[in-house]
Amino acid sequence: MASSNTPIPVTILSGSLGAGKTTTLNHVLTTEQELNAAVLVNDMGEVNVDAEFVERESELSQSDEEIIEMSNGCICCRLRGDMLDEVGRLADQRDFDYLLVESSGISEPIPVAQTFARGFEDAEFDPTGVYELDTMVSVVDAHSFWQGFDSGQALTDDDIEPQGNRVPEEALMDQIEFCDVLLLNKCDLVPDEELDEMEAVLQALQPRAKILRTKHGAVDPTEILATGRFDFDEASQSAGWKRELQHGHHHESAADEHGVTSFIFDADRPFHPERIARLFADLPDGVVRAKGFFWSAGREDVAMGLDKAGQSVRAGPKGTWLATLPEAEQERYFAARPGIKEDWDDQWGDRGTELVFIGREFDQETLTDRLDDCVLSEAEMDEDWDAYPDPFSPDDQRELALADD
Ligand SMILES: Nc1nc2c(ncn2[C@@H]2O[C@H](COP(=O)(O)OP(=O)(O)OP(=O)(O)O)[C@@H](O)[C@H]2O)c(=O)[nH]1
Repeated sequence: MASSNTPIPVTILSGSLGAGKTTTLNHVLTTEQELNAAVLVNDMGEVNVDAEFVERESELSQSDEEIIEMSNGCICCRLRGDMLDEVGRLADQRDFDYLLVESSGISEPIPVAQTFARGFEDAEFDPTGVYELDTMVSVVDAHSFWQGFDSGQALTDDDIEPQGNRVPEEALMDQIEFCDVLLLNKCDLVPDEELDEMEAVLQALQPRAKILRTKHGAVDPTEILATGRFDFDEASQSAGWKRELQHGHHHESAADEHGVTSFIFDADRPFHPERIARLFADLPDGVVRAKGFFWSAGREDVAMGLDKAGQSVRAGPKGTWLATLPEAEQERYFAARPGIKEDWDDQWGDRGTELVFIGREFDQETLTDRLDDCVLSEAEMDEDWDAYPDPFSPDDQRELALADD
């Protein structure tokens, strides 16, 4: 039993629709080993645990089941309202050694993680001290892996509110990029060589995650409970594209032999807005992820951002060039990160392009050449950039490409 002053390790399980979250939870709930885990689910009806594992089924009326006790010590409870209040109540009422939360339907993994890691100001219950976020797990469906990056639901301009609605690819990317353990599930349905390739892509997207292949969610509970793998800052910085930007080079990995590519394109000169918009809308299908900043000629006031997750491509104003800040503020950035000053251009400051591309089976050289062609030529550097038609939105990142059905 957890003593009152040892925080209970929390595992957050996320994954896209039908990936196998419930199957995985059921597996943990009915594992042979004695396990004092509390499993918090959104929909009790989904957890079709076999009667033989349910200890006190008779005490539960069908309509009012809130907590089911399993014969191996696990309890399964339904999330009724606010997650924090619920886990607070649970900790008051029960003794358990691990908490496993299915995050679907509650919120996306990052806000859930934030809630556990840092508490929530307005909530009655403060989880810090009682709970400790321990492991972020994402269940990925191997069978529909590639479709996962191609929902065909990229948004049209008209659909976009400021900040935009998120498309499934973006949610999937969050789950992959912000996790400690990736369960590549439904491995029974996919040949090994293909699994190797998926693993290589996952590793490129999230180099820090431990990847496990599972069939019907059959994971050893010790791989996802009390692993000690979570670290908020590391998790926030560990996405493949962030690492690539920070370190600017390849990490030793199995990526290459499976046709997985990850590279940075950088340029000191701006892109021609129309040419680069056209290219962004027509990136090779194999590019699973692209992200970073770029300089679009005529938009010297703002750093443009590119964010491609699967078929969804957003581009537009995103950040601030240091060059547009008052000098005193610039100095503070220079002091914090001396590297900035080294790359400073006398005329243009930090304006420039740094984009990461991650994917498989696309030709890096061809893409690099195409990107180079979008950069202003020597002659164009002297033109009036404000005269160029600008296809990007004036004030936010917009969807650029639609999946061609
Ligand atoms: N062949 C195969 N089927 C699986 C596997 N894991 C889960 N399934 C099936 O896939 C379907 C979806 O599984 P769930 O566990 O309900 O998936 P989920 O992620 O909880 O789904 P939602 O809650 O709807 O998002 C079910 O019919 C499972 O039986 C697996 O490893 N192999």
